[in-house]
Amino acid sequence: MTVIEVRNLHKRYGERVAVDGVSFTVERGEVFGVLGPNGAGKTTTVECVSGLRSPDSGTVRVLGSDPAAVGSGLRQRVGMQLQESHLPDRLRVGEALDLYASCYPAPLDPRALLDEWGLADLRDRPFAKLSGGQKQRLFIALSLVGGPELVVLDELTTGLDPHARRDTWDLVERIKERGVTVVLVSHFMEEAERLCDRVMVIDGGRVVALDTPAGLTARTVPPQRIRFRTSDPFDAELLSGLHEVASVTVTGSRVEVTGAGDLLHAVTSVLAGRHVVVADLRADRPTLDDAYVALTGTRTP
Ligand SMILES: Nc1ncnc2c1ncn2[C@@H]1O[C@H](COP(=O)(O)OP(=O)(O)OP(=O)(O)O)[C@@H](O)[C@H]1O
Repeated sequence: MTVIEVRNLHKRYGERVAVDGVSFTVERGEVFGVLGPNGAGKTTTVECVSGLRSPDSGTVRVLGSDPAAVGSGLRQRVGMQLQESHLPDRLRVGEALDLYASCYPAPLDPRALLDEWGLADLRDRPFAKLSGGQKQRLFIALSLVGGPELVVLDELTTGLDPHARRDTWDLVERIKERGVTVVLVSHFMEEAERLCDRVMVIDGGRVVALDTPAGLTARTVPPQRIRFRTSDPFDAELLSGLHEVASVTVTGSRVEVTGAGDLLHAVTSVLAGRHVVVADLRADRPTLDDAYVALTGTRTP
């Protein structure tokens, strides 16, 4: 079942075009990544999906309704964690969950959520005294308290240290296990590669790619690359006949092989069989980060 359907979305702020004809669909249970450089239009797109902004043109349907329409009932069915979310400094963790729960007709049990998201020990701690990772944990719990079918997480792990970021990824995986559809706006390719079923890359307000992380990597970036050195002159024909190999370049003692499939195994088997002694063997497998750089010309943090 399609949870989000966006067709030809346009949004400008004065003269500035933020979103310029974006279309995509998200299916139930997916973790859908929205990636792109600063100012690409990611937040504007998810704000239109969440009903926080109205598009200038195009159609947005979320769970079959127009999120910008008054009385769509989507507020109960969509959870949001906004970029740079904040709560009053003195509001305690338990109070925040109770407060949010009171806004929904059939909320989840705040106590159960505190336990489930590892917040029970922090129940009486004021918001200002939480670490970055604890705050994000709280925001995730708050986005789930209404029992949503869809959650939108905008730059959930920006500003977290690598350890807290990985903890937060586990939380997102647990949201997915509950069958909740997730839209994840991210700057981190490693995060998208690990969590997302599909990713959409936006640049300059337009979709430049939409695929699985593996599909995007496979069709966007150069094939795998293996590099090594040999002390004896190297005969490129030793490897060029292998069906995994696309090219062999010999420059002095340096050899570079590109290709696909199980390239490393194929190459090292031939080298071992021919008793070729190599040094400094390195294999570079393309990542989503490489694909992102190829698509947008920018590097991620
Ligand atoms: N309220 C606003 N008023 C004017 N311009 C805006 C407003 N919000 C966003 N913009 C502009 O619209 C463009 C898209 O912004 P948006 O926040 O959607 O991008 P983003 O991809 O989420 O960026 P970031 O990764 O930096 O959060 C940018 O050029 C931004 O400066």
